[in-house]
Amino acid sequence: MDDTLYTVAQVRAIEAGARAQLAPGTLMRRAGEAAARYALELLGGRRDLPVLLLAGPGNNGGDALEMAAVLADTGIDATVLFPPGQRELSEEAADAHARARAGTVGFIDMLPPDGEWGLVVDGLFGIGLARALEGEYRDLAALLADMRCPVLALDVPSGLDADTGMPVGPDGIAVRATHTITFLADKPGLHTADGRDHAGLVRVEALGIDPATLPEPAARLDSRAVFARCLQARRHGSHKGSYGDVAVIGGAEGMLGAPLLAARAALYAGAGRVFAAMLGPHPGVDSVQPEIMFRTAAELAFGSRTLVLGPGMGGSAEAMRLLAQALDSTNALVLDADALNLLAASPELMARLARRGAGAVLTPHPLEAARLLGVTAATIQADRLAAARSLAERTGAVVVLKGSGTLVGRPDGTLLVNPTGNPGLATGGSGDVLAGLCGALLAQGWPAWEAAAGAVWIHGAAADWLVEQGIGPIGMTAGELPAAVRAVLNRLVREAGAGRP
Ligand SMILES: NC(=O)C1=CN([C@@H]2O[C@H](COP(=O)(O)OP(=O)(O)OC[C@H]3O[C@@H](n4cnc5c(N)ncnc54)[C@H](OP(=O)(O)O)[C@@H]3O)[C@@H](O)[C@H]2O)[C@H](O)CC1
Ligand SMILES: [K+]
Repeated sequence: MDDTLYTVAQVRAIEAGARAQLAPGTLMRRAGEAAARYALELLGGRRDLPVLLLAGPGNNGGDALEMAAVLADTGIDATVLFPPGQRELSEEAADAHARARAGTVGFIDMLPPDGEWGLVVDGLFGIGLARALEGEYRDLAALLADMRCPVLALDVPSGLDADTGMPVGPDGIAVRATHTITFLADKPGLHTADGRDHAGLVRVEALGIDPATLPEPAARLDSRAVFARCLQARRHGSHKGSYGDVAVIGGAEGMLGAPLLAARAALYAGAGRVFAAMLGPHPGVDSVQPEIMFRTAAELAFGSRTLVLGPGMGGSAEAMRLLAQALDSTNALVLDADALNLLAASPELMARLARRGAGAVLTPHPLEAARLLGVTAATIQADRLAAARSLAERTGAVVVLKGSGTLVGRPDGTLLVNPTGNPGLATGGSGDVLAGLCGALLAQGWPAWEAAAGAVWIHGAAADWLVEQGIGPIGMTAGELPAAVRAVLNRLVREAGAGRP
């Protein structure tokens, strides 16, 4: 499965290289034919359903015109809405326009109010979008949101920034498509920030370009391939020590829930022993999960344990001391929540983190990332890939930038975009579960990169598994995730058939 993601600039270069090898208009014809094939799939092979295609002023519009001509040739009632006053079309788009006009394609210049369509195609703008949608284009984009039929976006949902996954602003809007067929290569903006909500199901159509000729991608989609080598079946000849210890450090006064969720997640994700090292008063036992061993944070010996710092840790002097002690250790670390806020407040601790070298994974949400980088959360969200890269480089750690289309970045600039998960994860405590899960994988010997990529992928897949069981996304609770994580992790190991005992 091709997991590569390319920026708009890279796609432009790929396109230029391809066009130089091909007769004019070849790529557009291939795009129109591929999109028409996909449309027929979405129509369930039916040819009696009318298709509406919105064509914009550029080559994205050209793709739509090409597609309309191909659909009409198969007997489909294709109607193109071609807003009047379009600027001069490119040569290839003009050719596509002529082909559409020569066939049975209908042309309208405004949307009939009560049109019933089998499919609507968004061919307004692609990677040439230069500013926020305005006027009639904005109105059309808004209208598509109310369509009861599938909406197929060509290349990029119009209005969306293909690099960042945010609507091109200020105050921009973007088409909400149910499906997107993206050309030449996949793009990060279709999978992160608001991208998933606008692109729907993404299909990549390479237009005949040889993947071997493509440059190094800007990012890749996270997948089990990234961490497959770590999926090891358990040997009979093993004991709890074989699977490492996790110590969750947190739980200041009145904040016990977060460390408990993290500790339970570590247990269900296979850590051999799990300790909950609390800063505040604690019950001494988790009656739901008596396997978790409670300690006061002060008495915890780090040993060689994987340390998960932050869940409910608060910002006390003791919390700061424990963080400093952990940074000075060579233990594998997961820093989450309050540990990240303490880090953001101390350049000295940031410097110790950058120096330490041993495996560390940071799991900020956008606001925590903003504090660490000294910017606003809006700045982070405006270009999540840049933020994840910058934070990984600055801290020398593996960084998980949470949110829709969670990113995993490492100091050398390598980036992953996670495709699993759903809005059920937008619930209190799901971040604590992710931190504990990541700690468990580190404790079982997964290197920081694979542990972060695996934790993020499994965390999302666990939420998807719960939805498949009819749980959520509305009302999904963080407490339901650990058992789902366990189910997904064991399925992955079985399917990998790795390292049979
Ligand atoms: N060329 C190929 O080999 C292939 C192209 N493909 C398709 O082409 C688009 C990219 O085409 P391009 O023309 O570069 O860009 P767009 O079609 O996205 O639109 C650009 C035109 O729209 C104008 N524009 C930009 N933003 C706005 C806006 N907010 N409101 C109004 N008009 C806007 C822009 O002109 P300006 O000078 O006004 O900026 C352009 O006229 C690509 O996405 C593919 O769909 C296929 O990949 C096949 C190969
Ligand atoms: K489009």
